Amino acid sequence: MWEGLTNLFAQITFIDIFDISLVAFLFYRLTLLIRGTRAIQLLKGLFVLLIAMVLSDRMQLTTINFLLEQAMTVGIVAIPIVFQPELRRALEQLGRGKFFGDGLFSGDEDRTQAIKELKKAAKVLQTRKIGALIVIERKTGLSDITETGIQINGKISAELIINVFMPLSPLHDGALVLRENHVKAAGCYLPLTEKPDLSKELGTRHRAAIGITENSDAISLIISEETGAISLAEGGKLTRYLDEDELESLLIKLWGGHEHQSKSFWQWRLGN
Ligand SMILES: Nc1ncnc2c1ncn2[C@@H]1O[C@H](COP(=O)(O)OP(=O)(O)OP(=O)(O)O)[C@@H](O)[C@H]1O
Repeated sequence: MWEGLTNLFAQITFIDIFDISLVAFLFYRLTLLIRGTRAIQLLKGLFVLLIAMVLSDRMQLTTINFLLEQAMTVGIVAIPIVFQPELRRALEQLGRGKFFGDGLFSGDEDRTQAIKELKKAAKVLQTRKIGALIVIERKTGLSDITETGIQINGKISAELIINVFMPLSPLHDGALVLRENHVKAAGCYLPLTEKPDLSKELGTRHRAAIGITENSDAISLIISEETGAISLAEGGKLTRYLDEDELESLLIKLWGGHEHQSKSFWQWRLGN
């Protein structure tokens, strides 16, 4: 047996290692795209079906095995339909060259600017006590969520955010979703948390904000209509009563960017 294994390893070439690493990386990026979306439930369902199929085959349960095989075929046909948002997103990212990662020169400055705009918007919304709910997408794709709202695809600016949440704006109800440094969609519907121990003061806006962070790695920012309080949710936990500077620091920590506009290493090296 040892001899067989040694022979097998001796046959592995650099190309094979490269091939396997590439496939592993592609799977990893695909997992990031579908993590936290409804598509993951379909995959789990297919996995359970597969196990049941193998077991029924081993136990020679012919009829149940036949039925499971038919169900599996339907499940496989359903894959491109259910995964349609993720597939579209993967192709979009491929087209923009972002599927393979953010790269060395990714927009750190853009992120810093986006955080400044969010801070400015939060301050104005707080002062005027205008309720707002903003979700920041990170690694988990939120296409399921953005498709429940109105697509915007605009650059992040305080003016745009404030405008969306103005009480008479047709988009003020629901959540605004940010993807990378863009306002992706407004008026989106989020899943509500089912936590029983939340404070009674927290209504559906805060419940929705927490809910999305339980279902994905997104961050959500809430401005209370009643009190003007700024809160931030991440991983199902809510941090309340933030001031604008605390909000900026937390966003930098969780989303990227930097506090002071200093030259990055690459700008310094390239001398601009
Ligand atoms: N599932 C949801 N997805 C997105 N937005 C939601 C959802 N549920 C409620 N909202 C938003 O929350 C608003 C209602 O907020 P509500 O007053 O119930 O919450 P709250 O947590 O008490 O917030 P506030 O302190 O601002 O009053 C709705 O008008 C809507 O804009």
